[in-house]
Amino acid sequence: MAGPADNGATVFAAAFERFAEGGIPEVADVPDASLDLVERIRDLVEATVRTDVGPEVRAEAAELVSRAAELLRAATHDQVVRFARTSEGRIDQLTQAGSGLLNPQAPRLVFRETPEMATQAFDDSVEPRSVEVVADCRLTAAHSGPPGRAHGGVVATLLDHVLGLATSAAGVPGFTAGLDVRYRAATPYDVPLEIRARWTHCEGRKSFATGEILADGKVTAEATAVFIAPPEMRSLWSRNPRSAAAEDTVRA
Ligand SMILES: CCCCCCCC(=O)SCCNC(=O)CCNC(=O)[C@H](O)C(C)(C)COP(=O)(O)OP(=O)(O)OC[C@H]1O[C@@H](n2cnc3c(N)ncnc32)[C@H](O)[C@@H]1OP(=O)(O)O
Repeated sequence: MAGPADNGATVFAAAFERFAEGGIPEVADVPDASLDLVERIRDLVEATVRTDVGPEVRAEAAELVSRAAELLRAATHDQVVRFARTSEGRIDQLTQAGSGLLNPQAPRLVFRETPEMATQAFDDSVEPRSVEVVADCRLTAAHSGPPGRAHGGVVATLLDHVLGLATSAAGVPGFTAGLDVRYRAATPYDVPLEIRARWTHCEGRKSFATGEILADGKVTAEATAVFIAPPEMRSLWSRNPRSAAAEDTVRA
């Protein structure tokens, strides 16, 4: 299993190998039952936050939830990393906390147009391309901070994720090294939010992006971020997804 020390490089290397061999399943093949489970757990979390039932009903619900956890633990993965291919050929990590389809803790973040994974990643002879990435999200009471507004950390998560995807779409992805969020107004929950981001430029290994969250057409938060890929990730990324086999898989 990959430890923190290897920067996830082992996991990515294995994923890229499987990607090139066409061995990564499609997002569309994720069973409905898996998606349904995630939605129900999200509903459960929201119901838990909103509930006003007494201790006896809570105790009964706790029993049921324990039983559900027991059922799910009957078979587990060694690594909580599940890669899948989107219809646009991008690799998605389904259990990540930013938008992971199989992670009920992730906000319901839906990309309007999921950008392709840039196959020219880290090819110094190819200019990164700035793509506007747009996502929709509706936070719930489970994401609240002060009364009536979303928690600042959740707002930062949305921005981190969408800005990160914008650098991937540009072909210069990395890990978040810095995220500067300006909270301009309350970000509400239970209403549609729009999150927009775009890669702006690179300085050496550093890849910069900006983005904002809008509610009812007004900016509630904006961010700038710097993403950095460690050298071993850069060489992995540029070697594997650009291989002819991987490009064929992307276009299939
Ligand atoms: C597709 C889905 C999108 C997902 C988006 C979500 C992304 C995430 O959540 S990533 C997870 C959270 N982030 C992390 O775990 C990152 C933890 N940090 C690290 O792994 C490392 O510090 C890492 C990889 C960022 C940089 O390490 P390393 O490669 O050793 O960089 P290092 O040699 O220290 O610095 C490289 C350059 O960047 C600069 N730099 C480093 N940190 C920063 C920073 N925070 N801000 C600005 N510049 C920085 C350095 O000054 C140096 O600049 P120069 O080359 O001009 O001297």
